[in-house]
Amino acid sequence: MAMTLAEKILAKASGNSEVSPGDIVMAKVETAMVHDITGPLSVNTLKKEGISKVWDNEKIVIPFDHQIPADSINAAENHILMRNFVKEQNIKHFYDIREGVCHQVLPEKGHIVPGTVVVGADSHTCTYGAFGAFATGIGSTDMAAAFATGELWFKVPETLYFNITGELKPEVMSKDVILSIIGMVGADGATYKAAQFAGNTVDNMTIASRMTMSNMAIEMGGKAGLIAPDDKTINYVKNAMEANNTAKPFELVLGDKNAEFEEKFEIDVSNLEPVMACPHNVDNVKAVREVAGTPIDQVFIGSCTNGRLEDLRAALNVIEKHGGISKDIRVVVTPASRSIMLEAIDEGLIKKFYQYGCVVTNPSCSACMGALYGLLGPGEVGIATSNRNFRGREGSLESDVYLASPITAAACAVKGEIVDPRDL
Ligand SMILES: CC(C)[C@H](C(=O)O)[C@@H](O)C(=O)O
Ligand code: SF4
Repeated sequence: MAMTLAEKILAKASGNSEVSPGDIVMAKVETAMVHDITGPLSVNTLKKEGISKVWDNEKIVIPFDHQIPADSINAAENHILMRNFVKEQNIKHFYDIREGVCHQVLPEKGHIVPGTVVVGADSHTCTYGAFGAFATGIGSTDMAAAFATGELWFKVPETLYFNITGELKPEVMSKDVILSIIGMVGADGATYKAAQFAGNTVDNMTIASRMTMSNMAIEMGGKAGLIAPDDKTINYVKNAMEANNTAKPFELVLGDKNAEFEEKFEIDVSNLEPVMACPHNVDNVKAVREVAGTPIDQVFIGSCTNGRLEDLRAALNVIEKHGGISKDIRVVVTPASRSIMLEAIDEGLIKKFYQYGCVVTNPSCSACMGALYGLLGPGEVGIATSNRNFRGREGSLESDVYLASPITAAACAVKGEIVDPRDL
């Protein structure tokens, strides 16, 4: 029987020659990630169950990213607990406060192996689907089971296939593509399903742009957001592995040509306009022009969705072209990782952001979830390049968050209100 990419990976990881949607399989985990917020519960669960040794100290990856440097005594305590666990279990891949957002750090450090199962105690673990891995977010207690055994059960999901074709307009980014898809299928349109993104638009995307797509699969309920690996994927993964001494052989897994999908969507993006997810739901997607003129207080450029080098370059380009940012608002810029920060410094981007009056922060989750800094107060409106905009996501329950691409966010920063980048 022909199988989809998700089915093939789960078949391989569970030692079955064939699996079908709805099957329950026990799959081997290649990489398991917890961070500073979700790690403590996994560790405490493991201890409560009396498990003294993890299944593999080289396959567990622990980055700190949500509350770094520690922003409260509670965060500091979590950090201490996790650092002790790392020492006790001799966890090989631990990234303390210096490295940045988990979903950027894991691929960069060569921990994502195409064709394997990756679990993370974080809902945006689906980001690694951009590398052809079956990657999914799980709860901290499930993670304790994975830590103990290296295996976890999965229900094989149906696949929704998005065939995306056409050339994007210059002001339109992969963020606009994924937001418009979420607007189309709804925030629960892919619940417990694997989304697969394909077509010449995706083929032509950089790895960074593909990561933005896969990152947001969970925002339509997706269990995974897969993109079949190609030469770009192989190059990225090999370079990352070599640079970080994490090299291991891997086999490429591709879906079968005649595999059956639950639904196939044909999406032509050649006329796609810049869009935004408006308060307070990620599927409340509108053309930017429909909400133009809305006053704003803050723009946040960063996160695991859009904090990569191409995002910073695109945003700065808009700001430079139009002579700077509005003096009436705040702009927070957060490179997603230390290595992106270093490249941005070398390229002169950071200096320019500062010269224009933006606040550049350390690589972290930053303002994304209203937990670290950059919170919005009551009545304030924020534009964010991140992935969630439910009530209170970025601070006060009485604040509004609009999600946009880095180009659109930068245009809004220039004007001090919502504006389509083409109308600046
Ligand atoms: C803190 C963590 C559990 C959470 C998640 O799982 O997604 C966070 O990263 C988020 O984006 O809301
Ligand atoms: S950047 Fe935001 S979405 Fe990504 S892991 Fe951090 S809090 Fe979650």
